[in-house]
Amino acid sequence: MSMVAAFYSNKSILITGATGFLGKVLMEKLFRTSPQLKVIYILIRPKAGQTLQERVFQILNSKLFEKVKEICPNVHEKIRPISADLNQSDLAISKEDMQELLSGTNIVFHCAATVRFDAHLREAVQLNVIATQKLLLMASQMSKLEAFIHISTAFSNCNLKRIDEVIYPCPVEPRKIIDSMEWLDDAIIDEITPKLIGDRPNTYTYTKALGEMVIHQESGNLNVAIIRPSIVGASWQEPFPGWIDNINGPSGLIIASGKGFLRSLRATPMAIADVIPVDTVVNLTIAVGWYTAVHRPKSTLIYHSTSGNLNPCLWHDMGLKVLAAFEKIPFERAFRRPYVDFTTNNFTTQYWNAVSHWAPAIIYDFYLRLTGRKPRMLKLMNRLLRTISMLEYFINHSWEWSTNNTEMLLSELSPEDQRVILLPLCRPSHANHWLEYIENYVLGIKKYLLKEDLAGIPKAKEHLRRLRNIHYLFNTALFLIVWRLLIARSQTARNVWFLIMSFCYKFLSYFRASSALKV
Ligand SMILES: CCCCCCCCCCCCCCCCCCCC(=O)SCCNC(=O)CCNC(=O)[C@H](O)C(C)(C)COP(=O)(O)OP(=O)(O)OC[C@H]1O[C@@H](n2cnc3c(N)ncnc32)[C@H](O)[C@@H]1OP(=O)(O)O
Ligand SMILES: NC(=O)C1=CN([C@@H]2O[C@H](COP(=O)(O)OP(=O)(O)OC[C@H]3O[C@@H](n4cnc5c(N)ncnc54)[C@H](OP(=O)(O)O)[C@@H]3O)[C@@H](O)[C@H]2O)C=CC1
Repeated sequence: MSMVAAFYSNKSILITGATGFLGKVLMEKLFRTSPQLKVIYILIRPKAGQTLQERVFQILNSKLFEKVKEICPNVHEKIRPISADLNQSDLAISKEDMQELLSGTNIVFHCAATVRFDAHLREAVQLNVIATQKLLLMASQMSKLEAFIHISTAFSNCNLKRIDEVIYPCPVEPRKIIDSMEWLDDAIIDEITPKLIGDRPNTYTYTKALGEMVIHQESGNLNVAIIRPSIVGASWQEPFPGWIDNINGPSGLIIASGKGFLRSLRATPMAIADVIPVDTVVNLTIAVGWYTAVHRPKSTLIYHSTSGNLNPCLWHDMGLKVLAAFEKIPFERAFRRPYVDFTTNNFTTQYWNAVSHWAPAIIYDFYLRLTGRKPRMLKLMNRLLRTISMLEYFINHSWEWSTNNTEMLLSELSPEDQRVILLPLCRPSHANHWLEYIENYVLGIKKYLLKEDLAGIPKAKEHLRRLRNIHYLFNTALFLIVWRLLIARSQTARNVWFLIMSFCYKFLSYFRASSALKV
């Protein structure tokens, strides 16, 4: 057994955000590689009419946990759901549960956060800052705690171009922000939000930076580490390639382009697409938990989990690879053929929005009305454009992240650990890794998110061929109509038309004459 995997045997682990994208993959990998671990406590809230047990049952019965259930058949006994709401000032944990957590927990992985870019500042501060502060306080009372691992984001300091594995100070102290949230009303918070977030694009990145600062200032003697992943995408290898279950980050836009809704995107083609597979992030997280507990570094170490410095892939290349993947793995019932123009300025963006997004939506809605159905495409397009406007910042900037601590950690691992734990971290040093990754990503979206049957691929390809023919027909018809109108109204257009026709006639006559001579 690998040294890192062995470390987690008999440990009691607390995970927040275990129902989220990253948390689920973390829990799966821990169970799969360290089936001897004692228990995983998960802080979880009842949601959408489901009890805690129902939520856990749903996770364990998902495709993600299939391998785990073979390796660790009693996995359900090792998960201990704890009712909690990190939005409540006391985290809403019962006294008995709190007692159990304080006396039993060895390692904390704090993954919970609001990742919404449009979250109100109060909500984002509550979850990304105050809850972190509360968890630190709780952790300081845990008698057996060995390490507290906080998941932040590589974009917490996205206002900088080069980002090192250090904590950068915030202009306004987190404690002042936390205090002010108690007495300021929503309208005033709305007014000061742009000033507070400054040159960051949203409340998410701002509050994640505040969260790091809180860790820095309030972790006391705790053994703490921070992990900063960049754009987390589908899994590379584990538990199987292409696993994905939410539309955050690139996934939603890949769906929108594969379904033919997204046809142009304001993006900087030469900017780096710093996507990192979820299993790579999770493997680093597990290794950091081990290193922090065993080596007890003197200061809080920050680890960047990014890809751009190891094997950069540009948005332009990523776009081409996504399009190439759609050729092999098309999505069903596409609205238009997948194709995306990268635009670089306001004018072309507006132009392509009008031509490629609004016009087809209006025409389609008109067709729906004519056939007695409810129009819906324009509404959908507008929501998509709003989403794009939220994500645009990240496709139009490049960052340089240093990865010294991550490299150091790699070198500390035994060869066995590098193989077992850090397998997907082995650098995608070859561009083909991206192609393979993107193909699996698109396949994963099709299978796990869209729940489309792979047997339907030939039919989906046939549908795309039909769309291509409709596209050609439509363009030809449009050209002929415009041309006909021009000829009717303009002498110059008529002259050009006759010139072209006489050239064609001469060419055909010459062709016929020369073929007759050959005979
Ligand atoms: C040539 C081919 C090119 C192919 C494309 C290439 C890929 C380019 C991808 C570029 C992506 C860049 C992504 C950058 C991400 C930076 C990550 C920073 C890392 C982190 O630390 S945070 C984790 C990431 N967090 C997020 O991604 C959250 C973003 N989402 C939001 O904040 C909200 O969802 C949003 C966008 C404000 C919308 O909110 P709202 O309208 O209130 O409602 P919903 O959330 O319920 O969603 C409404 C509607 O939008 C659809 N949706 C949501 N998210 C996405 C998405 N990422 N992409 C596409 N569509 C999305 C959702 O399905 C809903 O649609 P309906 O039709 O059901 O209404
Ligand atoms: N995904 C990405 O691209 C990136 C993510 N990160 C970071 O990784 C971490 C995990 O992100 P990810 O898994 O993608 O996010 P998700 O949105 O998928 O998961 C968020 C988790 O937090 C939980 N949560 C939210 N609010 C509460 C609450 N009030 N009480 C209890 N739990 C709550 C959610 O629970 P519930 O199911 O009940 O909603 C869910 O389990 C975050 O810290 C994020 O900042 C960093 C970089 C990139």
